[in-house]
Amino acid sequence: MQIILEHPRPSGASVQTSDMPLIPLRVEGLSFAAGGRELLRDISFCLNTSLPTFLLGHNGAGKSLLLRLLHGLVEPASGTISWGGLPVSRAARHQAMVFQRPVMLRRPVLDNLVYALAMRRVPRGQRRGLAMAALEEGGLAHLAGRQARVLSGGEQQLVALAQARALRPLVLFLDEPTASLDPAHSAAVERAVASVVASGIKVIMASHDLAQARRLAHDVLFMADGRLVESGPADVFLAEPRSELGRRFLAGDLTA
Ligand SMILES: Nc1ncnc2c1ncn2[C@@H]1O[C@H](COP(=O)(O)OP(=O)(O)OP(=O)(O)O)[C@@H](O)[C@H]1O
Repeated sequence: MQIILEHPRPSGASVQTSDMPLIPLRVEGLSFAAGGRELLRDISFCLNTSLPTFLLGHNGAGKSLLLRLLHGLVEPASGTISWGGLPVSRAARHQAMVFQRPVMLRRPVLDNLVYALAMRRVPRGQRRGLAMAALEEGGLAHLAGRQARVLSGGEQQLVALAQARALRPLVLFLDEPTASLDPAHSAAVERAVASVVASGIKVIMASHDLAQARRLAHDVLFMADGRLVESGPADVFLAEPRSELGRRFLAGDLTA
């Protein structure tokens, strides 16, 4: 099944698709298996805009796996991924990912960001300046000297976002970044995501939070049981899904 997502951007959006070398993202016939189970099955779609895409679906639908495949953290059993004509191996250096539970090193926050920049081979002399700028941009300068591992979950998630942003990615993958946060920290992370979006970075975010999708998503890939069930503009899916599974998901049916 080939699904093309191509629809007008919301008015006021400043992002130009043509400015984005990794767009369109074309995925064809993607499958992934582990432990003798086929966990993702024959997924095909094309994303043509640099506005935010949400992967929606229940726990275990395959959202995290798809993000990992798109970022090259795991290899598909079959199928192809093309980022504006580039293979994942070349696109990944222009991407960053924030995991559901951020991975922090046992060192101060600023040094975590410096380390991430070093891993991307940013010249040594630029690392601290870029790291500090990213913390300031995220309103987190006051955390620079704090031990990263003792921060709260919400603070760590904001630091992880700032760290990802410091890498100046063209694409940012977010894996349920607000899943275990209280409302105040969820709102802070959402503001940070909105700011990332406004800066022109393509966000691809896994979530099962419909309210969040309504606020942030431009388009939606809805998954169930390792398959892409339907896709399209977020406002259309969230108002009137085409599939029965989509309708049940929106209605809060946990078996969907
Ligand atoms: N490396 C792996 N080996 C075996 N099974 C895996 C592996 N990674 C994921 N799975 C399984 O694949 C299925 C999809 O997992 P995935 O984490 O992608 O779901 P998800 O939609 O992101 O769910 P959640 O919302 O709970 O994070 C699950 O049944 C999971 O247990």
